[in-house]
Amino acid sequence: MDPQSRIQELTQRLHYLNNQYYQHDISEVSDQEFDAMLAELNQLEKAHPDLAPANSPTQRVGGTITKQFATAQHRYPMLSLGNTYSEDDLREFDERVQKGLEGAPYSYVCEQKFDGVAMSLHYATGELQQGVTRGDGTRGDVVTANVRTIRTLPLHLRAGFPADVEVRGEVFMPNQVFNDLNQEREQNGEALLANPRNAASGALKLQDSALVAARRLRFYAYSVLTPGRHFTSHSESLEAANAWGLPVSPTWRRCADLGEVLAYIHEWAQKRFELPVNTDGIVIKVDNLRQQDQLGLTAKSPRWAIAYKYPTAAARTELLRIEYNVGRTGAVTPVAHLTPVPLAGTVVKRASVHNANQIALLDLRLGDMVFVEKGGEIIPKITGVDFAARPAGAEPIRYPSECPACGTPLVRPEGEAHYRCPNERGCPPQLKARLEHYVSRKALNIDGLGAETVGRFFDLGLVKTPADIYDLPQRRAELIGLERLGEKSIDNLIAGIEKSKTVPFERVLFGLGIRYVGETVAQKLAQHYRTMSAILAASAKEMADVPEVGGVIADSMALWSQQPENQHLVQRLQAASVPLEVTGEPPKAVSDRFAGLTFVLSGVFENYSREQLQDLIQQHGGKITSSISKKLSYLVAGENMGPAKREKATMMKVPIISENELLALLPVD
Ligand SMILES: NC(=O)c1ccc[n+]([C@@H]2O[C@H](COP(=O)([O-])OP(=O)(O)OC[C@H]3O[C@@H](n4cnc5c(N)ncnc54)[C@H](O)[C@@H]3O)[C@@H](O)[C@H]2O)c1
Ligand SMILES: [Zn+2]
Repeated sequence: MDPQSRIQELTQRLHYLNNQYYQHDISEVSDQEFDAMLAELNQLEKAHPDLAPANSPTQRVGGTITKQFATAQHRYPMLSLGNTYSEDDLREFDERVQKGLEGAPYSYVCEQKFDGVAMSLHYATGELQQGVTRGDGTRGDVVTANVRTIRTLPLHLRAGFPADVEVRGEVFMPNQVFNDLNQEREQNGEALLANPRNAASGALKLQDSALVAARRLRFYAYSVLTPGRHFTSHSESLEAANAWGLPVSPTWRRCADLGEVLAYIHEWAQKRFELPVNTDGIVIKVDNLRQQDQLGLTAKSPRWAIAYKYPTAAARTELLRIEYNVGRTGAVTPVAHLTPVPLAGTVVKRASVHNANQIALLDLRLGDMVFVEKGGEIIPKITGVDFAARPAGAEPIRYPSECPACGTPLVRPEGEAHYRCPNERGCPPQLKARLEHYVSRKALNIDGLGAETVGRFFDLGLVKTPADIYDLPQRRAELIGLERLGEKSIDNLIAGIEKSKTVPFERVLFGLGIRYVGETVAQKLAQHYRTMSAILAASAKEMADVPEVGGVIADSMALWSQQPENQHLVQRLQAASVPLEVTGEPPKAVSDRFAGLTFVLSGVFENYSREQLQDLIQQHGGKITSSISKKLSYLVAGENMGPAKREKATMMKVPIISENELLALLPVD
């Protein structure tokens, strides 16, 4: 291919991948492949400067703003980092630095390259004022409310800080949180998040900061910017940030020369997997700030820093067998069992293959030598087969057509990746997982009755549904006879069952393990309907209009309500005095000004949060829904409302009003 066409091709492809990555949190290719294409384009452009397009991906920061938030201009541009996968390139970098500094002595700071989302925080007189994403490097999204939910982030700095300071760092989702979240999503039948970076980025884009808080994001500061000269070196500023109470990862180190930099890189190649956060390399920065200025910036990245990226950790091993696990909602997930192989600091024995499509796509066969990779995800995955090493006559893997646990024919609903076992009432792993979910921390959290014990009771035939748990106190004598359970632990368990009858209704609803009814949805449904009987009586159509609920969840909830055995379960829970309604007074009606009117709220509001406006409307007798239809009374538009919504409302002749116009409709008291 001639250079011109290749440049065009690469440019188009990289623009597209950038857009997927930054706008939609999707990586269609690995970072390594992306970086290789970018490096190729860079070289072609250097060889043919006349062919380089003005807005080439080699010349700009890849991100963009999202149009869902207000935006702000960065005081100092937020750039990308030059990156490399080779130590030779680091030597060249070091030579460039040496040349640029004209022989003056210099040293480096090495830091972990945290794999999250870059964030700029502005503190004025020590108070957190604003959080802005990197965006296109010049302007970013203002996500202050979301950033405030990060609990380790100080809202006020401790003494000694300059009056005006910008702190930069990485917002990330700890690996443990990511794993928990995905486990929960898997059980609820929701789509899994690809990796912690995408999860953090997606969380920051949420409009409801209560939902962001549930994602338990964290922050590490790695740079401090002040007008005027406050520090002489980068390392000094990291120490100061730490002293002001900002979280700074203690992993950074001063390195006197390239030799020490390389030693740091080698040292962390394995150790990095023990950190609570994903990293994808090491950032090397010239320590002295005056020298940083002297070296300066290119349009895209500073000349005084570079990122060394570790190659993706991969290993080759034998595929022994595939086990099919049945989850709480009946979803069947294949897990590959492998000949144990060391990979990135741990010994890998199992890998995920996601679903049946993936098995076919990879053309997996038993006995194959397969490649496993540990990338951004925590559980390694099979990425390919060494076809040359395939044993003769290896049989393709046949995905089971029947449930491995109960023999019921599996079904695959259209558009879903997983097969599922439809035998909700009788499939043992499903029943057991539902019990485990019911007693779990975020649901009933029954003291003395953990997942293990309830699983054992299930195996012994003592309990089958959550309602059976409440019969346990009457079977005290029988339980005391059980191995490993003394009189004391049984009495604890009975006390725990009694005590759990004080949890709020929403946790019981969540505990029932209804597909798609996660913590937040349970909360919204409970708030809206207030009693279990009202939820059982609600139609799918009606529930779909409850904010945050929507069609898929409403259908699933309604389907559950229709099953006689579920109605029976609710009756038994009721008889056992399990909380099935919201306690306390319903929010007091202030007026009936909005009686009979329906509202959709969209965008970001100036004076009130969306939740506050919703409460306000409800207090005056109005109803909130989520979909725009001809019957809608008002669309209340905030800043940055999506253009599609406006268009739809205009087409359906729904009046569009602002926050202030809404407030003006209220009676003056
Ligand atoms: N797979 C894909 O489809 C795809 C698409 C686009 C981009 N990418 C990846 O993203 C990279 C480009 O992203 P980028 O422009 O954000 O650059 P980058 O992620 O390579 O480097 C810059 C970023 O590093 C982060 N960082 C983490 N720790 C840091 C520290 N200690 N000090 C300073 N910064 C630190 C900051 O967020 C900063 O914005 C590409 O090189 C590629 O690997 C992948
Ligand atoms: Zn089954």
